[in-house]
Amino acid sequence: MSDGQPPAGERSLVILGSTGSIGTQALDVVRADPRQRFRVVGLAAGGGRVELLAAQALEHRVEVVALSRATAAQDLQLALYAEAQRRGWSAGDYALPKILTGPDAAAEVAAWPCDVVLNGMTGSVGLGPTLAALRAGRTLALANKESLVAGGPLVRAAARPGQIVPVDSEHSALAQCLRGGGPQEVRRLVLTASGGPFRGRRRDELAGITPEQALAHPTWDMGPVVTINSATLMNKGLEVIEAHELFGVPYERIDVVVHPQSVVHSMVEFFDGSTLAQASPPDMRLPIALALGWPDRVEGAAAGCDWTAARSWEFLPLDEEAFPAVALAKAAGTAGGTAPAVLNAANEECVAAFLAGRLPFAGIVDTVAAVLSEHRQGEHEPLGNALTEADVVSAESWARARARELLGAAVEDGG
Ligand SMILES: NC(=O)C1=CN([C@@H]2O[C@H](COP(=O)(O)OP(=O)(O)OC[C@H]3O[C@@H](n4cnc5c(N)ncnc54)[C@H](OP(=O)(O)O)[C@@H]3O)[C@@H](O)[C@H]2O)C=CC1
Ligand SMILES: CC(=O)[C@@H](O)[C@H](O)COP(=O)(O)O
Ligand SMILES: [Mn+2]
Repeated sequence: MSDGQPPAGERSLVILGSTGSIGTQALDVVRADPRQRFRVVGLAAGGGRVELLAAQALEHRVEVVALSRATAAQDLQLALYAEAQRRGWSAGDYALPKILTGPDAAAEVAAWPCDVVLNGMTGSVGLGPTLAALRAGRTLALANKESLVAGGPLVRAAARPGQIVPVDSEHSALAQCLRGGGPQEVRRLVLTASGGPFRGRRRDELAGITPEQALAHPTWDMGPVVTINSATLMNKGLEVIEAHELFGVPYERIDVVVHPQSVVHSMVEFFDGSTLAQASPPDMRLPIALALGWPDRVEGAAAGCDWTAARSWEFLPLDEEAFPAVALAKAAGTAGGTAPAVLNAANEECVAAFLAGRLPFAGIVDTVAAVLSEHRQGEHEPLGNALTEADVVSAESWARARARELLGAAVEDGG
């Protein structure tokens, strides 16, 4: 703008996890927005993909970049110079972003002056940045479901009404359906699950599954952790807890139905028997764009359904014997306190072990169940809802250590 003022309606964004599946699609949304109203001011990533991070930083001329792995800072500096050279830029053409490093860097960027923080990090390591964004008063576009699972009561306490806008496809669908009626009219929430690549298998048919097979999601292209979670159905279990925390609906009124096409993203049944569903082809750019622009929709964010060809949508009950993760997560959510944090932390350890070839597929949920059962019976009792960040940190560290013991893995803590 010639007067130095930002254009009316412009939104400044910080994107945490910018190099991942959610982060790169968020940047696609920013690029494609016909109104060009999003301006990216900060990025955060782990440090595994510095060339991509450098390209993002210079393309969007961001003010700040955070790296959790401090040792990657020098690589990022070099990548920034290389990217500037590749673009044919000389020193006067650009300003290097400020680089923050270390385990708290993402939280620092989450509190950077901006309108919306998108948390697209993987894992409960996203809890600190989620809390930092909320406490700084930012609108939080939340893809990182693990922060709500691990620290639900903390996140709720830090958020003012409407400050969190869900990005997860099911919760975005629920939020859209809830525009059609108040929470007091809700009879139940119905989350759809694709069923993952092993839908239809019995428990005894889950032996010998390889990471490659489990990473082949039938309908979505996502990062590795959420993809494995979809295959075990733990993703749906985490999402039931996420729905409870976001919408305040009791667990006994949150259902899961298998819908292999992933076109109906979730449904709300109201107390008069009416059900509203949100449908769109599986494409995360739609819920990401809606969260960034909330409450406004971003025109053309994704393609709509094609009604010109015949097609079927199926809805099937979940096989809880083959896939016990949803029931396990509901039990952890109902227990409350640190139980959901324990469930998630143990699961993160088990998924890493499965991907490293140290645990069979069915062992993921079995081990999580074992850790959770010890947590309930032992000295690590849930603490009710009087939860502190220290409680979460301590419960998570116990759960990770216990999961590793059960896995027989001599992995150093801190991973
Ligand atoms: N992908 C999807 O379609 C969906 C994802 N979600 C949820 O969104 C979240 C992200 O998923 P997804 O994008 O698939 O995951 P990816 O694995 O693709 O990306 C994870 C991102 O987080 C970054 N990261 C990892 N650790 C840290 C850290 N300590 N500090 C800062 N950044 C870090 C990674 O950086 P680096 O590249 O350096 O490792 C990467 O940018 C998850 O909670 C997932 O459940 C929800 C719905 C759909
Ligand atoms: C795209 C998205 O929101 C994922 O969390 C998705 O839900 C995974 O699919 P399923 O867990 O239903 O297999
Ligand atoms: Mn989802």
